[in-house]
Amino acid sequence: MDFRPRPGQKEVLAYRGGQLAVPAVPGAGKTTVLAKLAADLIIEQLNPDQKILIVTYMNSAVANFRKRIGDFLAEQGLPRSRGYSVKTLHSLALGIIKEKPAARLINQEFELIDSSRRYYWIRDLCRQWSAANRDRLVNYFNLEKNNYQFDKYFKRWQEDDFPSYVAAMIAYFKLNLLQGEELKNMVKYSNLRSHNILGPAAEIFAEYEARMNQSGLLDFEDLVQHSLKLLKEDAEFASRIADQYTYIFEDEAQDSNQAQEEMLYILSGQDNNLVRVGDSNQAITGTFTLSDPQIFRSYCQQKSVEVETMAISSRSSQDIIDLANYLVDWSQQEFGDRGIEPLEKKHIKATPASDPISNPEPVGYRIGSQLFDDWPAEKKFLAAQAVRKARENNQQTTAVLMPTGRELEEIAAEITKLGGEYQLAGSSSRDSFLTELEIILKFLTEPTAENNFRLLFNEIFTDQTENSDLEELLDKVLNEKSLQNLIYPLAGLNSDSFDLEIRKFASFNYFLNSLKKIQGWLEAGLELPPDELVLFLAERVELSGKKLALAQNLALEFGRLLQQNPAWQLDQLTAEMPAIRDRLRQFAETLTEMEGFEESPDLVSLSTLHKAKGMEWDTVFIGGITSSQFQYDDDDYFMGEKFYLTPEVRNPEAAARAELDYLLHEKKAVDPDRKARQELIAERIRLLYVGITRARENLFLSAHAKKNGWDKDPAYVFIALSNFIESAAAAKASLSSEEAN
Ligand SMILES: Nc1ncnc2c1ncn2[C@@H]1O[C@H](COP(=O)(O)OP(=O)(O)OP(=O)(O)O)[C@@H](O)[C@H]1O
Repeated sequence: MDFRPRPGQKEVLAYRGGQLAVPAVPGAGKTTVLAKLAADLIIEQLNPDQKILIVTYMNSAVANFRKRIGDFLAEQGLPRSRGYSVKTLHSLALGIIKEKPAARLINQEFELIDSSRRYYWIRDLCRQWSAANRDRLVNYFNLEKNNYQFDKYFKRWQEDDFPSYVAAMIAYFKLNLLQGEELKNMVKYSNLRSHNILGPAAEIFAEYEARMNQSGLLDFEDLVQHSLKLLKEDAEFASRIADQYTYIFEDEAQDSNQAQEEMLYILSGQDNNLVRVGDSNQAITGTFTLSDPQIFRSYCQQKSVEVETMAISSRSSQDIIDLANYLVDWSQQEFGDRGIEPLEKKHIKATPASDPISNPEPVGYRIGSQLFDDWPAEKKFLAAQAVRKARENNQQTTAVLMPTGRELEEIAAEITKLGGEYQLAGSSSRDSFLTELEIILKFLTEPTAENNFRLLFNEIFTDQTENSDLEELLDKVLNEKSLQNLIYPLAGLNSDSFDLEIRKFASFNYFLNSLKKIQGWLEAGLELPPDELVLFLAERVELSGKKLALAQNLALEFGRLLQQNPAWQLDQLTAEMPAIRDRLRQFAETLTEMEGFEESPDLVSLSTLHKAKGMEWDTVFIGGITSSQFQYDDDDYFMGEKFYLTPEVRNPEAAARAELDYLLHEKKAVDPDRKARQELIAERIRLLYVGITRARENLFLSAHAKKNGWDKDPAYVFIALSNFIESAAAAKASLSSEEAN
């Protein structure tokens, strides 16, 4: 690629050492410039045994980086993968654990728990806890027992909201390096009020830890915690690891969390060669992960850190840039005196005239907005316009971005009704395929674990027929028969092996057939070496095309590992799956790139605003900009708050974090709900900013007046943007009529 650095980019590329912060705007070329800098440093500065470490947030970015650095190196006639490693925090942590000889022992025994199984366990523990502590759970409840909706909401609290709250807190505890038993006792003997909300989470956390220890499992937070501990406890080890990397780069630094930052500091060692690139105005993962945009903002303000801003972007038309910049100014004005700063004062600039690539210059004013009477009218309009746009010009790409997945599904249905086609951004079959194979492999490593067996039926054999009673059947069978007898029956397997009562189930035949398939896998598992087993399974689950290519690649990876570790069995190989997954993803991305799947102009891309990050389209529709999604003041509905809980714990996570803060640091909470609300307001503005900055030429914003009880208004920010659009359009129209005269 012909890459001519722009002002801002040049200064970054001149970097040769020390601590650097690169705040950037959307489309400024963060990935491109980091990749170029890495290639330059590899060529000019590094010995063959030195390396750059690039840490990024998402798996998909790993592939992207490799490709770009590889391209830059190849242009200079160098091997594509020399001198750098690209890792996510988790693969980095895993690598560190493996480097520690004494910890290698853990490595052979531990297995990573995947997120769905983790949640399944936590829910299970919550269920047990609430069975024994129903009164405590009721205590948080704000509805009277005789309220006709009591049962409905209590069930929701017990079954869904309480477990999600506990799951989020467990991750939070771990990143704060807390231990279950210790925390539980701290809460117990503290002077927190008796109905504190921290207690239940701490108690369940202790149980969860015990259960994980018992089964030798680690979760992702453990991985991070563990590796940090290894680095901190052993300075010699830490410097040995740090010595492997001459430079450390961090991409998407606005999404960093405390643990990641700490790790980067340790790894950048004495040389302290650290480059962090990010855009705090695009920090949109805070409310459901532990990342904190303040971390990058503070880094930029440190004295020892040089700051180079990249503010030029060639992505969008000047009109779209103006709208994005207006949102920055508006939010500064609107929220400044409320102590909120959703967007930092940082304007996007178009490329200067001297740049070979200019911003798109479509004819006329190409931004519109509309308020609809209700959601059905809005979704019909969005679907029809998006389909029309996609058909109108085959070279241009079109996307509809919505705040929630549910709204997207409804738009997808409308598009289908119109005979249009769509593709869902960010979701792809290749991920689900990996999970399928992983689930089967996991089952084969430990076939007598009931969880593994159940997972097969939850994920792979799901009887989709209308009167499926498979779940009930499974419960009954597992109650009456040992799993051992079920999967290895002495007398072979046929329907006579089951009682009449079980044979009467509607799903019985389906169940029996599935069981026969499972037995076939088990037999193959005994006979075949693991790499061949993968191919065998791929054939049995009838994979083709890209999925088959992925399976073949997995088999190759297994084969490679087996060559290095000839004594390894399937269980050791499946323990490597998380690391292999990363590599397979990259392979999948390459396949996708080769097929040019992402940019399919005659399809409408559908994405949530969150998943749209990092993407761009010629035409972007953003719908559903209502007050329940983009809050402004206390009259609005705030997700995360449960109206059926007492005011003190209405936002359980915020309340618990405040209680923990008090417990650990004796900090009296100012008003945790208010703080949580402010953070949410700010993050939702940034989400809209991310959406707007995805558009190259055409942008359409919409909202509706009524969907249900919650959605009473278009969002306040929608009104502000609409007013701006209206006057900008009028100004442009009068300018062009003047020119015509
Ligand atoms: N100096 C340059 N010359 C030509 N093209 C450039 C230059 N810098 C960046 N680009 C192009 O601009 C586009 C955006 O770059 P990139 O994806 O790296 O941006 P980004 O900052 O990561 O964007 P976002 O913040 O929206 O995720 C890419 O297509 C890239 O090739």
